[in-house]
Amino acid sequence: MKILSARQIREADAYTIAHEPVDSLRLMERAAAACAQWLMDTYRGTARPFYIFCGPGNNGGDGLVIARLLADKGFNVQAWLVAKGTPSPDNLANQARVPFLQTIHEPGEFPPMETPGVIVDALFGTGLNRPLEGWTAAIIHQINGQRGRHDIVSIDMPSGLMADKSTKGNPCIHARYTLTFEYWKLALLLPENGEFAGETVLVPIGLHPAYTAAVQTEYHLTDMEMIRTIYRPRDPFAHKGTYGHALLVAGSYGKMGAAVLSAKAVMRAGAGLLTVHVPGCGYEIMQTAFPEAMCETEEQATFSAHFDEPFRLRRAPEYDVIGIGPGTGTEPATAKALERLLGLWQGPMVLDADALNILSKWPSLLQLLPKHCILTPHPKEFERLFGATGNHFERLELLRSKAAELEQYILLKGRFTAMACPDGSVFFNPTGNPGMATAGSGDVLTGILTGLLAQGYAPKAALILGTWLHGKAGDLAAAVSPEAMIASDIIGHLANAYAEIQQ
Ligand SMILES: NC(=O)C1=CN([C@@H]2O[C@H](COP(=O)(O)OP(=O)(O)OC[C@H]3O[C@@H](n4cnc5c(N)ncnc54)[C@H](OP(=O)(O)O)[C@@H]3O)[C@@H](O)[C@H]2O)[C@@H](O)CC1
Ligand SMILES: Nc1ncnc2c1ncn2[C@@H]1O[C@H](COP(=O)(O)OP(=O)(O)O)[C@@H](O)[C@H]1O
Ligand SMILES: [K+]
Repeated sequence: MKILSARQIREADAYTIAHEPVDSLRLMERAAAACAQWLMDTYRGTARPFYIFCGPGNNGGDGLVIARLLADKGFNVQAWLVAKGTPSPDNLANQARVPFLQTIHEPGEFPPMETPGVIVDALFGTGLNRPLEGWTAAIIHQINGQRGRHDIVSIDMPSGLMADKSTKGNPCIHARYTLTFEYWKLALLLPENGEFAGETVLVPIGLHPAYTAAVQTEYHLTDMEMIRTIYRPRDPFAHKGTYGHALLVAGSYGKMGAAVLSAKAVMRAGAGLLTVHVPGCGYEIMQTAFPEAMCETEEQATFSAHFDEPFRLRRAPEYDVIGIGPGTGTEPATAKALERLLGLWQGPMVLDADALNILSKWPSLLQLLPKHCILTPHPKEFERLFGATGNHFERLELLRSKAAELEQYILLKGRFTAMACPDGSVFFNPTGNPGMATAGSGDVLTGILTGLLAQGYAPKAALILGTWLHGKAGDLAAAVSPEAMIASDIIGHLANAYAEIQQ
């Protein structure tokens, strides 16, 4: 699914009006009707009143139509025009159709709203072109002050948030839900900005499909159509060699759990064979915890500088992919071992956790990586690798430019994990939940990605499918309780995540 900029959304709007054809008032009616329906479905039976705040533009126009439609259905509705600026023509036309509309001329006129209800924020949408300040900012703060008592539902965007620019530190509505029209906006996907949206609900309003099909964008959100295109069912005549042999380099004294979690995920993702390379202290742990994996070992508790010997890489290029990093530690000997490995291996690779921390400590190693590896930093690891940025839009730009410059796939973990490709495109992953903010979740992701590469998926396909599967399995695991779920539960639900693709 494409993610459009505010300018492209205006173009989609204009294209729809010209080519459907439909007049702008009718398009507003359609968008507002979809929101009114969602509000009725969500709050029906609660007897909560609706308090609707409308701005001067078309976002305010949507609010006016929502007010009229809810009142027509017998709901208890109050609506205010927050009167600043010249109203848009469609806004003006709809003001006339809301006889109960009141006007707020100054912050002192902010209404009491005593009965707990639903505040609908239709102040500003994608037309916001500068930070809110003064009088308008005061209204935003007053509405946010009501968060405990009322649910706040923003229309299209939380007012104050710009679709494709950072609004860090600016006044902004903090919504419980945001009903956004037709497309995801970049700001809704970046933590620093998106947190103001609460839960985002995508509301289709029937913008013209020909515009969407033709428009060029670097940003995409993974959807089921994409996943089904990538996914390859197993061949009935397959044998275990068909699905590749993965090598996982993981674990150290006290961190063998990371190795076990990753190893299980490699196999659950579908790899044919797995060899895990662990330090001597981890041999029995790995063989006992996960008999499906073969195990190679060294004597030392951490990886030695001679680790090409037990790898037997020079003798037999038998592996299809190497996953490295979970729990390995960052000792100089381990770094040296990674350096030697990079001298021997130029195939598919996933680098995570301590492998990334080694690259941060010895940045010259970055240049030795084979092209088109997958690097999977969490935000702190990303900052250690590439430096700090002023806001999350800048961080996204840095992510994109590093993926292009280094010719690597870089996956920045988070609520909407961002996957930057060497060609400049970025894919955001929608699956996953806060239950996955638990130790070991990332190790599982490393295993899944390694397992998919082993089966012959190209790095971009493995990235998109693997991250989606990881989040989907996490969602299934969190269904009972996000608090009680642990990383092993993600592995336990991978089968069900795969099953969702096949439905
Ligand atoms: N996508 C679609 O197809 C459809 C979109 N629709 C809806 O249209 C919305 C976009 O509408 P829009 O373009 O009229 O802009 P909107 O967000 O109402 O704001 C513009 C007003 O705010 C003002 N203003 C701006 N910044 C300001 C500031 N900092 N402080 C104070 N004022 C500020 C600006 O005034 P000015 O800049 O001229 O001073 C102008 O008056 C979109 O989000 C969706 O809800 C649907 O109706 C139909 C289908
Ligand atoms: N709130 C959240 N929503 C969605 N996914 C999340 C959330 N919190 C964590 N995750 C996912 O869980 C994983 C955590 O990885 P990481 O921080 O490396 O964990 P660890 O180092 O403990 O293995 C990432 O894939 C991340 O995207
Ligand atoms: K809004």
